[in-house]
Amino acid sequence: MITMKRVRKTYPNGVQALNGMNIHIDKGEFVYVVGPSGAGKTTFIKLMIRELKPSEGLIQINGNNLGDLSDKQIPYLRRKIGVVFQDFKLFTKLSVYENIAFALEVIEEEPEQIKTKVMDVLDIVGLKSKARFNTSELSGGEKQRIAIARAIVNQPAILIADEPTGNLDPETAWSIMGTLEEINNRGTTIVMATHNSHIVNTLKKRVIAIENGKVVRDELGGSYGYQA
Ligand SMILES: Nc1ncnc2c1ncn2[C@@H]1O[C@H](COP(=O)(O)OP(=O)(O)OP(=O)(O)O)[C@@H](O)[C@H]1O
Repeated sequence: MITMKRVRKTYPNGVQALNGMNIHIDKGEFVYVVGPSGAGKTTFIKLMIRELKPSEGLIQINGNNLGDLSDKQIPYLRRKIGVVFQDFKLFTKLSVYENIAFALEVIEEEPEQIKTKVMDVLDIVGLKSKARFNTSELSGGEKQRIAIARAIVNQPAILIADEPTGNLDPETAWSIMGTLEEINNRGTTIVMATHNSHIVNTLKKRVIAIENGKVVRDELGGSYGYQA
């Protein structure tokens, strides 16, 4: 499903963020990506969603080599991969409903399908009653649920989450984990970069640790392994 072979990424300023990454993640897995600040986690994520191109190496998503993708094909890749970020990245002037509908409008979904799909994902994240609210009227946890709903509305095979609980209090962070587990149980592969040692050590999953742009540990049911 996700394969990286000998991937290197050097930024224009000469920083080598990834330094020979090899990784394979299968369909349906839930994987934590951990590592010290500056280890290369966000760079790894940006390469998977083709926000960045590798300097060297092979990246395959669902058998497609990202290196062969033209810029025009990127929206099709983004249908297979949903992304959520620590800071939610919602459109603050739009309602909850409009934020999610937007992800369908850009791929020219049939208008009558949009309402059904938006309400279905709002149901999954437990926020159907807030469809007409403005995003500024939501709590942090609710904002993250809406960001997750938007990321999964195209039914992507993979959901990538970069520090999804980073801005949330512990209780809210746990409820977001419940939502992510439910999405994973429906068959979506989840890759989550995190600094949350408590979550990683309690809700055991495969743990991939990155240091200096390389995988240094890859364990099923692994622990966080760094000072919190
Ligand atoms: N746009 C950029 N230009 C130059 N260097 C960058 C850029 N983005 C990241 N870096 C550098 O690349 C390295 C990896 O950064 P990255 O953001 O991938 O780490 P990270 O593991 O996600 O860190 P954190 O846990 O602090 O978010 C760091 O040395 C960082 O300073």
